[in-house]
Amino acid sequence: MNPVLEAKGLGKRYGRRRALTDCDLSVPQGRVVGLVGPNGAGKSTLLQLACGLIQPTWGSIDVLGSRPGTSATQLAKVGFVAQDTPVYATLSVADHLRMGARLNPGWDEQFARRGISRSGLDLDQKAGRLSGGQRAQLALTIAAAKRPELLIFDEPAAALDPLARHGFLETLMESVADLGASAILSSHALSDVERVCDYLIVLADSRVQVAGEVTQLLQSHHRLAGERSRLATLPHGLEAVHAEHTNRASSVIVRSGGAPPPGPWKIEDIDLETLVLAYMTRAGLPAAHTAPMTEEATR
Ligand SMILES: Nc1ncnc2c1ncn2[C@@H]1O[C@H](COP(=O)(O)OP(=O)(O)OP(=O)(O)O)[C@@H](O)[C@H]1O
Repeated sequence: MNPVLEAKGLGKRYGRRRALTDCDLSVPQGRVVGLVGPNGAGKSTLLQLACGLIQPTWGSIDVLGSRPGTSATQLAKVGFVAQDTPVYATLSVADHLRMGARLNPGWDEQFARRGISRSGLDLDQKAGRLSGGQRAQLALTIAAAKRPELLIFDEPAAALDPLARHGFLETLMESVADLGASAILSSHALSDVERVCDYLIVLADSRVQVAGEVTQLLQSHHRLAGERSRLATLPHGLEAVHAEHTNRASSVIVRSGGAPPPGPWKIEDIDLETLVLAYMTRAGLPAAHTAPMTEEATR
């Protein structure tokens, strides 16, 4: 089975600004992927490249086995909900469904009607009068009713209150399960990512910092806590992702092949938020702080 998204040496430049650099990814199908990273990391750029809305400056990207946006068949396989969940303000909810049916050969009217009634939307309501949460539900329903193999969301729940956000994510998961589709969503809300995603990509400073199955990432990352002098040099096979020190104590997030070896330190599991923050912080530090810990790095 083709990866849902495969990038090789992918890069994008806007004028002199690099938005994405040396991006290598191979995301398997059937995953709900959380794409996280600080403002300006390149998340929207990656998602727009995946939809074929923009073209790479360097390298290549394939989505479901072919170049994004290059044919009607390829376009029909991908549903995209952009950052501001755009809808047509003067058209009613029913008008949106009619337009969806006319524009998409694979349109599933029953699926669309089910989505609208599940979200409690009124077919006669003008989209311009919908709340942010209702607008997001409408945009999701339209993207999903074309029965794509991949749904892409750019910060879909960013403007929603916690209740609307909860409802939106529930609908998103139900839609993905109904369709048997894959999904990629960018988000700043790590709790949302933790709730719905089983695959993680951390982008920072225009580069992929880490990517993989969430369970595997959590199994291969730990916190070592102990005396600073004892943690100054790590055994072979442990990579320090991020370290914090007081005068005498150190706390180091490490990556390893499996469980870290026992030593003069306490070994703790970490959660998704700790993992993401460790990689985001590392990306923001000069090289001397990001290298595997050495005597020099901790001096
Ligand atoms: N059309 C554009 N023209 C020029 N620069 C752009 C354009 N789009 C994005 N950029 C720049 O590319 C970089 C990456 O932007 P991008 O929108 O992909 O980041 P992001 O991770 O989605 O950010 P946010 O979380 O704030 O939405 C930023 O420095 C941004 O200013």
